Amino acid sequence: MDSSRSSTVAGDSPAQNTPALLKNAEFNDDSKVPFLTVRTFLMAILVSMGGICFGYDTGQISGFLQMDNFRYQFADNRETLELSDIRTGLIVAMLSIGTLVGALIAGPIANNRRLGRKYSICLWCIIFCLGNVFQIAAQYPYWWIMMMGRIISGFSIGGLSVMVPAYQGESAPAHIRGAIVCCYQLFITIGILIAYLINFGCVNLSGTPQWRVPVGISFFWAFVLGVGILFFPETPRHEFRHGNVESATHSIATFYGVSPRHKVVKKQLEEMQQKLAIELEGGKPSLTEVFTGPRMFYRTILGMTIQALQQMTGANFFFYYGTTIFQSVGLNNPFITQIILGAVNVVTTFPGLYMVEKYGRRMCLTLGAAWMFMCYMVFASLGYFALENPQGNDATIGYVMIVFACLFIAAFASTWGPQAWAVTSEIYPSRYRSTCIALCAASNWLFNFFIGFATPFITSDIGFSYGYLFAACNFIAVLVVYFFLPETSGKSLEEIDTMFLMRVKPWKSAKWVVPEGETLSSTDRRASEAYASRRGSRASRSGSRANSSAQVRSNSVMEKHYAETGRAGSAHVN
Ligand SMILES: OC[C@H]1O[C@](O)(CO)[C@@H](O)[C@@H]1O
Repeated sequence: MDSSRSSTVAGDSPAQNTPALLKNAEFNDDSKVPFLTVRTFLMAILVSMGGICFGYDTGQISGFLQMDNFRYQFADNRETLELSDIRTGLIVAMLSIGTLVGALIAGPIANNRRLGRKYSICLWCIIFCLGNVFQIAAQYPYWWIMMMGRIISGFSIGGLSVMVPAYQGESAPAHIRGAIVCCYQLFITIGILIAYLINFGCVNLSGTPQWRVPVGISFFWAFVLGVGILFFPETPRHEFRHGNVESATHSIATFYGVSPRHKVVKKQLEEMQQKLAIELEGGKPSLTEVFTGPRMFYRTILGMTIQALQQMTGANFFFYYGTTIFQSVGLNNPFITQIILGAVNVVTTFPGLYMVEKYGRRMCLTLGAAWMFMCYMVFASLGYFALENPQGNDATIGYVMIVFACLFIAAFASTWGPQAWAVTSEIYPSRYRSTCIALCAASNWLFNFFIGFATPFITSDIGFSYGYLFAACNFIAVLVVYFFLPETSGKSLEEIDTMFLMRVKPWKSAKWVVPEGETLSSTDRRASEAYASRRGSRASRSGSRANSSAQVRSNSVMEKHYAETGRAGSAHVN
């Protein structure tokens, strides 16, 4: 189980331990830091199971609608197996509404001292299983129980879409953080593909098992994640913020694969301490601060925009409506179509895990969006000028369009698909991280819903020229990344925060390092004093603070915090 929690700390309270923990003499191990340990690899895989829950549930439903027994149970008319549009819509789309709500409440829940990131993941897994119970129990005439089940599963998928990147982003070693968070998307794509394959296998089953088998199988993902996470520590950032310095130390050491007295552990602890000291001076965080805090408006809007654009790239257009395109070249089996698209999606996500660290987020996201822009321009033009034109050579054009659809998916899967999740887990300070990731995930879900809902209406209206809309969004995505998103690869979460506070130009950010002779505290303090004086009312307060020594101030604030959390009975590591 979680060894860090059971370790003992010499001394009475974390307040007394903090300074000692950070003394030079104690961190004398400077052996080589492993690139990736088995434990961290397992964490990446296990926590990403949240992605399987997501992908599996979204992939499942389109297959269900083709299954006779599913239609028989939930049809408006049992003779003709007809499901009305409204009933279909409610069963399919309610998952997205659930996810939106789940994502929004996940942030505040994860900030709870006891639940934290780790136990809230368990909680969301339990809710996922509950949703499955409803889905399996539903039968004629209670179609709405199926809908309820999907809403409840949706809560959980939304909650996990916040907690997975939050847990991975806060725990992973800085040099492979991007790749680890990208595993989440990899598992979403694997989940979609598994769902397609299982549906394909179950469609010919007779009787009620037809759709209950796929739902039953999904208990397994949630069970593995919910139980498996108990064997991993809480994230270092969550522990540290709640005064559990010793647990934070062990958590960093575990994920870096080094001893708790390693220099890299010290660097992380120091950075967390410097950040926390400054944060605590600001008092208790309030919800509005995700927009009003230092550089927070910029960052919150940026993260939400990145996630909205991830959907507006138009990837789901192919996943939801790919079948229709493939039919134009005679591939009429929708299950096969989905399996082809799903497989391209999975396979091409792998290079993304490598590229995100090798070339950095900015390069991948800009080139990825440019590539998708090009694919959509070709795709929409062929569809609009050739396919919708009666003289067009449908078969050849159809094949070329499929090639471009696959090239598009390859670009999405290796760049925007996974990396949108990575960057939104990195650009926020600890104080607001889970709440901001929640807003970003909610933005993803909202646009996901919007595309799923609006696409059939718009395509029937303007046909393939709809593709130009996605092309335009991809063009906007290039500009947003180039002008607004700083490079986060290789930097600690604390350095990334400082980089934002210092208003480093995004296009110059790849080379940015903390200025020589400065620490994160000193740069942050300069930045926050500048911020305060811009905001007028706080100017005099920060002005007078500026006279005293930053270090003394930081220590006393920290000790007060640890004394308080200690008194609350929580900060002791026992
Ligand atoms: O990041 C999640 C998004 O990626 C996809 O799974 C495609 O790979 C979409 O269906 C989903 O909206």
